[in-house]
Amino acid sequence: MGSVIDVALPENSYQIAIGHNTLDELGATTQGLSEGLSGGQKLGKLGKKVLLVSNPVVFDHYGARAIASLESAGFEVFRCILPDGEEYKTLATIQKIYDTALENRLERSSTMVALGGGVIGDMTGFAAATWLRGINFVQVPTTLLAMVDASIGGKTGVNHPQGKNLIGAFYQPRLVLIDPLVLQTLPVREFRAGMAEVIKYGVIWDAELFARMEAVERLDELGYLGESLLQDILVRSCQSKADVVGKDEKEAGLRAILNYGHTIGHAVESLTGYTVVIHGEAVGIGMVAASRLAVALGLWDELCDRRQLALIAKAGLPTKLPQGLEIEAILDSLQMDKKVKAGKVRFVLPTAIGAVTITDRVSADTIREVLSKMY
Ligand SMILES: NC(=O)c1ccc[n+]([C@@H]2O[C@H](COP(=O)([O-])OP(=O)(O)OC[C@H]3O[C@@H](n4cnc5c(N)ncnc54)[C@H](O)[C@@H]3O)[C@@H](O)[C@H]2O)c1
Ligand SMILES: O=C(O)C(=O)C[C@@H](O)[C@H](O)[C@H](O)COP(=O)(O)O
Ligand SMILES: [Zn+2]
Repeated sequence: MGSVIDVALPENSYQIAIGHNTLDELGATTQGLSEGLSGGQKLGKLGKKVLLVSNPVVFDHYGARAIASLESAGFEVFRCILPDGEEYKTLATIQKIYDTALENRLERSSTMVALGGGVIGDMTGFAAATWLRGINFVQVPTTLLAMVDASIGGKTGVNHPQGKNLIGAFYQPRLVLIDPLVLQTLPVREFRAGMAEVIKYGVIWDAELFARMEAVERLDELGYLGESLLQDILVRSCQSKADVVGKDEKEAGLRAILNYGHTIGHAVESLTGYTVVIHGEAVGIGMVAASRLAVALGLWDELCDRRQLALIAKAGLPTKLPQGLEIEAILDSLQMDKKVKAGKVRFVLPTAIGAVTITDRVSADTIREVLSKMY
């Protein structure tokens, strides 16, 4: 398995390299950024210092290999191990990265490497964007969700207690290095969460990927996928994200489609304290809600709604709202969504498998009606 996908941007283009054991090539590939062209620009020589940011779980599995690879390519490696969990995706945790950067005198030419899932990637990216006003940044995603989505496209940042990802910056990595073999240690719940974002691409952009997933019997464990479907899922999802981000890097318009399922999803995630429902699960629930809103508005039909629901359920994801979560609280929380424009909540709603539209014409009563049937 080996593929390279270009993320072509006006400035700061980069590549996503997917392949077995690429983790052991982290040092050489990062070093290669100094020598070769990156996005049509010569980066100049990368400094020797690398700050590897991870969490205890991922570091125990893969930290030694990442460090060995970086050191054998001549880098001097420092580490910053952050606590594990979405509840630590905060400014207070970012401070620990800054402290380690200061302690080890990271310079403008230094590099931060994120080794972990989307939580580590989003925080490391934000620290890299802001330390000395921006240093080099490499993504080594270790969850399915981070491989297909979070590591690509440059959305970095942290949560505010009142809302998801409210603090952040667009800051692109120089490289995304994906080693699918690390998925073998990923807990099954996290694998399923990643499948939610994969299904998202099928609905918003890639009808062929949707059909490919419909055609298999099981999608709820890595072991059922097989080499060829996993390869398709990784490559097609990364390509979809690269296509969309390449057309609209900073979400002036089109990129908002990547937020499909996230409007209700983010509300569910933040109202349950970022721990009860994990991001991918919340996106799955949010896609079910968005689909029902689309049916209510006559944008797509019941059959499409059932096909999407079947795929989400086949991936072992929840399709109902958590008991006890109040609809009025969800409605309030929607006001925090970053897509709100002139006070109006905008939804990404499906119109066909592979196509969506963005609309602010969803009334609070329609939302109430749809959500009331999701317990
Ligand atoms: N920037 C973006 O474009 C973007 C896109 C999607 C999601 N996100 C963000 O990503 C976050 C969710 O990321 P996530 O789903 O990767 O969760 P996560 O980063 O919390 O990782 C999930 C869990 O898996 C563990 N883990 C990671 N890799 C492992 C491995 N290979 N083996 C064993 N355990 C492993 C982690 O320690 C953690 O406990 C959310 O904060 C979400 O907002 C960002
Ligand atoms: O990359 C994007 O753009 C996305 O919307 C991808 C989402 O999967 C991701 O969860 C993102 O962080 C949500 O963005 P936000 O701007 O709503 O915080
Ligand atoms: Zn997401």
